[in-house]
Amino acid sequence: MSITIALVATSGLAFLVYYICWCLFFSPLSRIPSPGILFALTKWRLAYEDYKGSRTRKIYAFHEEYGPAIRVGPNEVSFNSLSALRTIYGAGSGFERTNFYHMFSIYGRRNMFSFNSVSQHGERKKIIANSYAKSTILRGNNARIIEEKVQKYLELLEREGRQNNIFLTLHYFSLDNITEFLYGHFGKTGCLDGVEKDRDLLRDVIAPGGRRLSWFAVHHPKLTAWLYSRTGFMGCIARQFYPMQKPTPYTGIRNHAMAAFQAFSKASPAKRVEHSGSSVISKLWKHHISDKEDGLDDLDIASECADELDGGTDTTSDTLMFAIWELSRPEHKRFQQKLIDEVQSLSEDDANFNANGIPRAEVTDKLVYVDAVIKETLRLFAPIPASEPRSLSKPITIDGYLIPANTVVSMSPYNLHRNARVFKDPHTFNPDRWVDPSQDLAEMKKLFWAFSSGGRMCIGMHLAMAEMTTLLAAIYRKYTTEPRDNFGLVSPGITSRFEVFYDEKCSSMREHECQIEFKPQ
Ligand code: HEM
Repeated sequence: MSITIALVATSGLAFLVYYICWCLFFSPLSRIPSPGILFALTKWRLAYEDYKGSRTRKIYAFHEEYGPAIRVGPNEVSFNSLSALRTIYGAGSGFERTNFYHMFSIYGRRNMFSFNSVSQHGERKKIIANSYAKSTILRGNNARIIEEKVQKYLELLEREGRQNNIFLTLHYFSLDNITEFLYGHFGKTGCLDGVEKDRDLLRDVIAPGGRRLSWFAVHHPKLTAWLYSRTGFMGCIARQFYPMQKPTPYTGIRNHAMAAFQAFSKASPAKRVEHSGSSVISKLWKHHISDKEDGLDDLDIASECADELDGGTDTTSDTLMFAIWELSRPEHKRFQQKLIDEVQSLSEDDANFNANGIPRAEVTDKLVYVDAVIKETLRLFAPIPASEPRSLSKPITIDGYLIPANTVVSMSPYNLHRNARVFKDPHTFNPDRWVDPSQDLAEMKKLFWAFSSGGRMCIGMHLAMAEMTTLLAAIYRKYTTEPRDNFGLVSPGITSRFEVFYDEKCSSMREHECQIEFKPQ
């Protein structure tokens, strides 16, 4: 017995020594600078930063200290260079999303966001890409939807008060836009009209605890899924160990998405065309398994729409919130004035405004300073600022380092957007940099990565841009904005995965809140 124990202990020790030596000296990744031995030895060191919500800022600090390539796990490398960006995220690079993205699968089904493989993703993208093309967004029914929501936002300000928490009201705006865009009349929400049950959908999105759940979903996916799927007596026990009590974030939105899908699928073909002719769900439905042998089944379609609903809500509203907040701060009044001057310079004719006096989406798309404000906001406050992990099934050399097959490599907008060589005074909000001929605009654009790049670039970019340019133009034609309730000094904060992001130059932060006053001009 004691010989057996001794043998097991010796083999265990030998394996441990081998593993440590491999990680530290023999793995091809051992040549890459690592911020500490623990990062090279175990993935749990970085997971600990995730748990503390400090991953992205920590990796940024490491790149500042150790250079453009750092080993952040035994099998994981973070890059921060233009050459790496092209190799990993360039069109046709062959890199795939890692299993990290499985947490974005919905109703147990993969979707555009969570597919690993290039081919599966490509098949799905073919079906819906046209719905999100710039030309589709800026004209016809889609432009009408956006302009109508902008009008309703202005009406809400007058009806419910010009002093409000724009974190919430901008979520109403983005949710109403994306639900109608995806489902037409079958799932469109009426948050801006004051429909309480629709506003309630956002309640669990802003509930504290979501970050903890994300951490468990990424680092203990099986355990997390198992805990939440227990029922009855086991459910009572499992509840004691939930990372977050129900309803978990996006429960309301996912239930709404499923109800919208069901309403659409039960409707007659004529009603579907009448009530949601140009929507994304009707595009997907043309590929339903009842029409095509290898088509999509109900859950595939429901999952795809629900994921795009998630993707199109926080991102757009968080960006708009930071843009309005930055423009409202006393020290940024000059930027607000430049924006007002630009939108006021639009002549009041039908080419520029719709019948209700709202600037047309295709006109605001061309406003140079509005674009500069949005770019600068996305540079400092990208709503998805953290690492975007990828892997390749064969070895490759990146920035001179041999990267073995299946190594996780990643880059982040947060790091790229704070490159002091390209962005002068990188931590300062300065939209003028995007219109200043003395700046190297070409280099800035190369590093601007808020929407990612290549085959997995954000499909909703043109929709988001149209929503943001039209709303900003309409607001600043009518109002000036100022911070209230100390928001001149306090930064609003947003949640992204397991982290909170805010303006680190502010001495304090309030998550999911931004109090602004709109004053008629
Ligand atoms: C300011 C607004 C937005 C920003 C900054 C943004 C940013 C991003 C980023 C960085 C990615 C890649 C993430 C990764 O690989 O980890 C992405 C992907 C995606 N986004 Fe957006 N997004 C925005 C708005 C939207 C909207 C309005 C939609 C509506 C449908 C949307 C839907 C998606 C989808 C479906 C993907 C996956 C694309 C694919 O894998 O091919 N996004 N977005």
